Amino acid sequence: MFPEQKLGYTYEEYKVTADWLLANTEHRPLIAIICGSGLGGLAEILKDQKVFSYSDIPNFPQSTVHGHAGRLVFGTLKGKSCVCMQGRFHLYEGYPIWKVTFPIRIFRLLGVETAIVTNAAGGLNEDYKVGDIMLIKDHLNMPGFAGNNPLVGPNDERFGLRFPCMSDAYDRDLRKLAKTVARDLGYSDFLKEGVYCVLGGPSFETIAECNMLKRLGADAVGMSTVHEVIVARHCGMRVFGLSLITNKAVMDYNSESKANHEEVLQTGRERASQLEEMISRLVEGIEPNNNNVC
Ligand SMILES: O=P(O)(O)O[C@@H]1C[C@H](O)[C@@H](CO)O1
Ligand code: HPA
Repeated sequence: MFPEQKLGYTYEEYKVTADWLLANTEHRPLIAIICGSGLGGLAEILKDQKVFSYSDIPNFPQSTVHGHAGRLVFGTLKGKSCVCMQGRFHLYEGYPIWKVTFPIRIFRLLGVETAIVTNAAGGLNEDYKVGDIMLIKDHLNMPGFAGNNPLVGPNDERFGLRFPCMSDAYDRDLRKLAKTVARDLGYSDFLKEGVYCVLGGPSFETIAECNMLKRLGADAVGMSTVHEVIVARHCGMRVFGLSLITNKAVMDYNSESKANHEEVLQTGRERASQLEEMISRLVEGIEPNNNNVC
């Protein structure tokens, strides 16, 4: 049915990596945090760190994008064992989608129950400002419409179902908790909730594309996250996602603005401390996942 072309890692290949990590650290994380572009500083808040370069971990892909350090950081946050990806993988780096999402299944095999995914994104919603934090309530998977979904290929039931549900991808209770945390921290003014749309990148969107995405119901546009979320939900993890609105998508032919990666990284630096505080408090409030299906 799926001749020749390699469509993913085998269960045994995932196990090699997971077993190597289990043998090389005493941390047993229940929470994984994936840092978006320019948001790698989030990893620095972990205590009692054990750090691995991606290049030292068997089978791990390498980070190639500025703002993605390529380190896996284990540690504790508010007393909870966590693992943090300082650098994620994107389709535009040339990786097949099953490499982009490889770390998620590794985290599952390590015992992770909750994935916190973060990204930098362009704001399509006219109410959004640069520096806003958008809780992701849903997504539009554009590469998925064209058949590029990380679950394509033979399904391994040890990870999850052939046809996983995605209507509840972004955990409602965690979003509620995040809103409470943001209110307590005085962040409500720049907290939003919306729909994230993933594109393949690496070129930023045209004006016509931005207008189309907005009409389709997207509030923010980026080049990541959704693939990871699909794999995390497939294997029964709870998911919390947030986008930092690092730039406003250009929607108007009279605009002189041009999207660029430097602005994306700069906005990340400017919001770093608030994001760190918010994630810390969120992690503090996360209860063990009782709905674990994997
Ligand atoms: O990894 P994320 O989605 O945060 O990175 C975004 C999308 C591109 O990789 C890059 C564009 O500036 O930032
Ligand atoms: N478009 C796509 N990806 C992005 C953007 C954007 O405007 N900003 C940060 N990542």
